[in-house]
Amino acid sequence: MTQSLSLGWPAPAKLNLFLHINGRRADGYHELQTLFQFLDYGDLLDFKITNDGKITLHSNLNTNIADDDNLIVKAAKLLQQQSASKLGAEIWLDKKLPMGGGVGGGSSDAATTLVALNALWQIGLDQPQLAALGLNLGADVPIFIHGHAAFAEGVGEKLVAVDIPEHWYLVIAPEAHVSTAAIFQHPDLPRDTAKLSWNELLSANWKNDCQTLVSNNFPQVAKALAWLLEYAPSRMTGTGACVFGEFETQQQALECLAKMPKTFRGFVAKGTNISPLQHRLSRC
Ligand SMILES: C[C@@](CO)(OP(=O)(O)O)[C@H](O)COP(=O)(O)OP(=O)(O)OC[C@H]1O[C@@H](n2ccc(N)nc2=O)[C@H](O)[C@@H]1O
Ligand SMILES: Nc1ncnc2c1ncn2[C@@H]1O[C@H](COP(=O)(O)OP(=O)(O)O)[C@@H](O)[C@H]1O
Repeated sequence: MTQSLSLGWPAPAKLNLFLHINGRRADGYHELQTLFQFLDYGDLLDFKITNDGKITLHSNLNTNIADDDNLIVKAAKLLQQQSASKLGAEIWLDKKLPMGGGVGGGSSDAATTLVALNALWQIGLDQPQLAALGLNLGADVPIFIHGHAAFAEGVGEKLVAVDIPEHWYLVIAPEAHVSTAAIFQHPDLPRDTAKLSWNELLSANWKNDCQTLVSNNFPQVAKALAWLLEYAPSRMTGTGACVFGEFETQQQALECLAKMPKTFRGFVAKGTNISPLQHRLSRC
C-alpha cells in the first residue's frame, strides 16, 4: 500500500472584528456586514494518504461528535465524491480551539481538510471551486479557504480581501454554548444597522450586533466582557461565546492574560491578514 505522511497543516481561528446585521431575508437568513481576520493560533491536522479509499479520524476531541458528523470527515468524503478519487486518508486532529465559540474551529478544520487533500490527492480544484464545495459544509468555510482577511457582505458569502492592522488579541472562551440559529431567530436581535461602504466602515464605530442579546442571556459572556473592557477595547466574535480584547503588543496582551481570573480560559494570539494555512500550502 502506498502511504505518505504530511504533517502540520494549521486550521487557524478567525475573529469577526465587527458583525453588523442589516436585515432579514424572506428565507430567514440575515444580511450582514462583517470583517474576518485570522489568528496565528488554532488546531493542527496531520494527514497520511492511503490507497484504500478509507477516511479515518484520530483526535484528542473530548466530545460525543460521531466521526461521520465531524466536519473533517464530511469534508474529506465530499472531496472524494466530487473528484471520484480512489485514495483515502488517515487524519490526526490536535484540537486547541474552543468549540461552538464563534472562532470558527469546525469550519477551519473542514477548510484545511479540503485544501490539504486537494493538494495531497492531486485533485487540482482551484480556490473558488474549493470554496463553493466548502459552503455546503458551513457558511464560514469559504473564508478559511480564501485565506485572506476579508470584508464580507450578503449572508457572509461575498468576500473582498482587505489589509487591516494586525493587532494582538486576548481571547476568552466563556463556558457557554451559544446556538447560532437560536440567536438569529431571537425576536430581540437588532437587525437594522445601516449598510455602510467599506470606507465609511473604516471610520465607524465597530460593534457586534449579537453581543447585547448574548450577554443578556449568558452571564458568563457578560462577565468576561466586563472584565476585558477594563483593560482593552473588547467585543464578542461571531454569535459568541468568545470575546476578545485588542492590544498593540504581544507583551500587553500577555500581561493581561497573566491577570486573568483563574475561572476564565483564554489565549493570546496575533491577528494575521494571510491565513497560516496559505503559508503551509505554499510549502506543500
Ligand atoms: C454569523 C457567523 C459569523 O461568522 O457566526 P459564527 O458561527 O461565526 O458564530 C457565521 O457566518 C455563521 O456561520 P455558521 O455557524 O456556519 O452558520 P450556518 O450553519 O450557515 O447557519 C446557522 C444558522 O444561523 C442563521 N444564519 C446564519 C447566517 C446568516 N447570515 N443568517 C442567518 O440567519 C440561520 O438560521 C442558520 O440556520
Ligand atoms: N472538527 C470539528 N471541530 C469543531 N466542531 C465541529 C467539528 N466537527 C463538527 N463540529 C460541530 O460544529 C459545531 C460548530 O463548531 P465551531 O466551528 O467550533 O463553532 P463556531 O463557528 O461557533 O466557532 C460544534 O458545536 C460541533 O458540534
